[in-house]
Amino acid sequence: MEFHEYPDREMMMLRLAQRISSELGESLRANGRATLSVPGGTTPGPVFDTLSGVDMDWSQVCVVLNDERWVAEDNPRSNTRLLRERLLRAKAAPAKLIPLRADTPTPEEALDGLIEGLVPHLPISVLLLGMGEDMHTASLFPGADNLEAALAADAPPLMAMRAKAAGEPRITLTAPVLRAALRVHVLITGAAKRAAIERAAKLSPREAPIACVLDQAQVHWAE
Ligand SMILES: O=C(O)[C@H](O)[C@@H](O)[C@H](O)[C@H](O)COP(=O)(O)O
Repeated sequence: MEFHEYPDREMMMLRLAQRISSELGESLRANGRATLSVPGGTTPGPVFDTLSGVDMDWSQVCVVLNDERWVAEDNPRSNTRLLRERLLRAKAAPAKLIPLRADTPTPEEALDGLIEGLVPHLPISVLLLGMGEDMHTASLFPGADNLEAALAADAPPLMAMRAKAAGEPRITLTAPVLRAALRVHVLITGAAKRAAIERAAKLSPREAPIACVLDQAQVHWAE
């Protein structure tokens, strides 16, 4: 991994948003389209705020979450809700959201339809990931029920995932889709996550799922 340390979080979020928008611009110029995948959770909001104010042809950009919690969109834990409130607004309002959620009781029932909607927009041009202190990324949690299948080279692009640490059932991009992304950034803050990612670099993806992308990742860290 390439490790970038920043003097503070504000500077990191700003620089990362600039970096992501310039990489999206490169994809738009080269292919006329771009796919951006982003995490939910508590860390990336400020990156979304800056990105949503950037001038580019957002109508040709597709946005897909790394993973979604199987809750309704009006639930505060909904990652889709976070995206709509912080990223898919202002200049970025014309971007197309590729849903990772449907109104079915379980993720399994919606999986085929969601995969069908996602596949035409792969590979991901720019992938931004978060990470938990337990070294999970997207919803690839250590010890999760489908972890091994989701790490396999022939995994479908999306899988349902259940894990104690996850709370509600999840749906997640799988390792082959993450690894096929053209550019990979990991955004983390605080001493515990720094220690965790350094530990992950020495472990297998089964023990530390973030390890599945670390060989190709730019890691962005601030205290
Ligand atoms: O829906 C999710 O939970 C995320 O996509 C997940 O993978 C997240 O990036 C990490 O859990 C870090 O979350 P925090 O930024 O809240 O620490």
